[in-house]
Amino acid sequence: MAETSPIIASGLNHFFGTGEARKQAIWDVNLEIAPGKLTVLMGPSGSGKTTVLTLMGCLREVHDGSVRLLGTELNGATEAQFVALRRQLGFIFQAHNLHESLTATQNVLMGLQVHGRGDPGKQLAAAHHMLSLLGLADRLDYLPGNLSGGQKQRVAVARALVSNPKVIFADEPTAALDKESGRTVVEMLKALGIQRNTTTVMVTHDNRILELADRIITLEEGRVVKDVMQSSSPLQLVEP
Ligand SMILES: Nc1ncnc2c1ncn2[C@@H]1O[C@H](COP(=O)(O)OP(=O)(O)OP(=O)(O)O)[C@@H](O)[C@H]1O
Repeated sequence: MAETSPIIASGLNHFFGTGEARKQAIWDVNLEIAPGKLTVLMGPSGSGKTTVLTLMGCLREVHDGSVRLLGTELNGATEAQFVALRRQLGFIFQAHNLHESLTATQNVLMGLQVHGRGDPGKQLAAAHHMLSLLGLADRLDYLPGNLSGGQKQRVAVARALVSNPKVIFADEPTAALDKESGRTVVEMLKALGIQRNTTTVMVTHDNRILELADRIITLEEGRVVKDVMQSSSPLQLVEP
């Protein structure tokens, strides 16, 4: 049997504002996202990329149409269902949102502790392992203030990935990074798809990393106007 899609949006519409100010931002979006793949949402500013991402990622309520995320319908889901779902998700944003008073390791541990599971020794080992995979083995005890922009973003990525989420939602994760750091981050996401079947949906304007995407969906004025599958590019896999 074919593996179920982790995300299925059907007849998805979204409106902002009320009364005369009510404006439709998303129009009849129908998307089925494949497991273990890196899917990119592109399009001009204001085309609805972030709105679609946040609707799929339980960060915005679905009112009109359907999103099934990991088998749960989001339109009308209960708070308990959202809590259970969010435990299986990872988020990466353009602004890294690290705690400035915590070290790199402590920031990554936050990604595990919000899930409230695991023994402390194993959690510490997992945090160190994830930071090492992202090339930060010699920065474990640094405060964010002493890290470069690229290093901070990699700490944020480690924090999102350390809990081994099933789906990762990333909004412009490479926007503030130089080419090499941006590529490292996206290669890591792609490697996770191959190694752990993690599904990533990523909004980006960054043409430098598009070749790594398995699929590129283009939005314009709230509608899907282009949807292209790409054959896998060669990737230097990071050791798990
Ligand atoms: N909170 C909001 N209130 C009212 N309108 C909004 C809100 N958020 C987004 N919009 C509108 O919805 C449309 C889609 O916005 P969205 O942020 O999803 O686009 P985007 O493609 O992610 O843009 P960008 O690349 O600039 O981030 C735009 O017309 C925007 O002005």
